[in-house]
Amino acid sequence: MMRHKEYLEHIGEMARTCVDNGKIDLELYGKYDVQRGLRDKNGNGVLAGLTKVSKIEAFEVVDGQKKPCDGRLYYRGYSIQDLIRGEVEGHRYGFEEVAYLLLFSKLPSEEELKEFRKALAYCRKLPTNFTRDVIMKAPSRDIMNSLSKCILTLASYDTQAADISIENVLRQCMMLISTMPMLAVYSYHAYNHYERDESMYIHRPDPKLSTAENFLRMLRPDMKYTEVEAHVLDMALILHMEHGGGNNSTFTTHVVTSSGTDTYAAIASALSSLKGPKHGGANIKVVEMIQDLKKNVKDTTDEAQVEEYLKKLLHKEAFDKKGLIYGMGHAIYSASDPRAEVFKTFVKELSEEKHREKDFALYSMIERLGPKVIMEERKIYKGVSANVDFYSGFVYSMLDIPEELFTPMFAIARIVGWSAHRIEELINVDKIIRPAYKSVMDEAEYVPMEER
Ligand SMILES: CC(=O)SCCNC(=O)CCNC(=O)[C@H](O)C(C)(C)COP(=O)(O)OP(=O)(O)OC[C@H]1O[C@@H](n2cnc3c(N)ncnc32)[C@H](O)[C@@H]1OP(=O)(O)O
Ligand SMILES: O=C([O-])CC(=O)C(=O)O
Repeated sequence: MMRHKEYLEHIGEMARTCVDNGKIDLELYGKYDVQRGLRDKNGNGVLAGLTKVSKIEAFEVVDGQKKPCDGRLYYRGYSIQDLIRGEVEGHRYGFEEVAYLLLFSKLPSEEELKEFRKALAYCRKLPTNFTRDVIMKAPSRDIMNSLSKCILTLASYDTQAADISIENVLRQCMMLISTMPMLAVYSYHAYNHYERDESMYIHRPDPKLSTAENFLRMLRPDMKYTEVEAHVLDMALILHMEHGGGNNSTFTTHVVTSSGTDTYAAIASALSSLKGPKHGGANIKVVEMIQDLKKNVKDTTDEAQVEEYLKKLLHKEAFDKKGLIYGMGHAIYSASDPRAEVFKTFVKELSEEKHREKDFALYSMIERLGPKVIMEERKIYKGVSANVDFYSGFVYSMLDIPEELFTPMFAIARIVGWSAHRIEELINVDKIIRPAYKSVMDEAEYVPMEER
């Protein structure tokens, strides 16, 4: 029988064998014109599909030349700034209205929105004993994994789980959009109780309330929140709802949908993609990175010291040693990410209200220094700026949302985009996505065991 220490040594040795035998000469990617990461040499994504769900702009043509510009994002033709302004000026919660827009390609009338809200409230309930039998079992700090577990298990309660007619998929998507906040918050409470020994409370959602309000109501022991808090959260949800077909989790949705699989499997796959630290998981990484910076930089108001720390990040000498400054950079955006810009308009005010001005000053400094340092140290063809994940964790922390729920917050919003793209794929494509991989292996003659 192998001992544990021996087993670990064996795994270590086999891992080295994997790496040594698994390496592909980098030059071969160039030789066969393989677009690594499905991106060309200038970083532009390979064209993989068409979409009418949203549009992203990061460049404009000036005198026949493509030039980086401030980012623009449109949901079904409407700029996100206009959508946010509409909610703010109308003093209403916008998540449901924008979900309607993304799912049905038009802004709802008052009556249509009322019906849609009622439908969402109707399906905002979990199967009998689901909380006890599924959510409370094997809780984890990784709420994204708990969400996947819950969503895959919901399939066993659905007698039409595998039906991919648009009507059935829409029903499933609306149910998942509606219940995702409950799944996330209850999974957090289960973890908080069983793993951290804290008190547990399960508050039911109130059908009269918006998604943002219900989230805060279910999260907090006293179910209380201020209007400002709920509106800030609502705005954050709108900003995270959708980002084209090519982002990692939405492309995952397209790929998985194209195989004909069910909605539960498709959304669980998208969640698994989103949690990655280069994608939606970056929001928690930003907060952890700044905590690490505070521990290791003597004077966080001193630009030179902060810059030195940022360089250490890039040199893989600080924090998680991955060589990344989290919350910076984007596969598409160049001069700016419009969502980070929107965040910035209210984050200063919120930080004053919450007495977090010092933190805001540090975030602003990193936002200024980060792109400069990255540009100096990396080959960036288009410019680099703060992305949507840079301020979101800070905003959530000011709303007293626990860190474990930062990436799930993203999922609660992005599930709407995934749903719209799943439906778009089913309506329009009906062809399994199957790119090619050039084989560069050598063929080998079989060697009998006794001769190896
Ligand atoms: C919701 C979202 O998904 S938004 C993105 C959230 N992710 C993060 O904040 C993590 C940090 N950022 C990154 O890792 C990257 O900027 C990504 C993954 C978002 C985009 O990466 P790419 O598409 O490769 O960006 P781009 O083509 O501009 O990068 C050029 C080079 O700069 C590097 N770079 C880009 N951003 C960063 C960064 N924040 N820190 C360090 N290096 C960076 C890239 O790794 C790449 O290096 P390489 O050529 O050696 O591979
Ligand atoms: O588009 C991307 O690559 C990343 C993403 O999802 C976003 O920025 O919201």
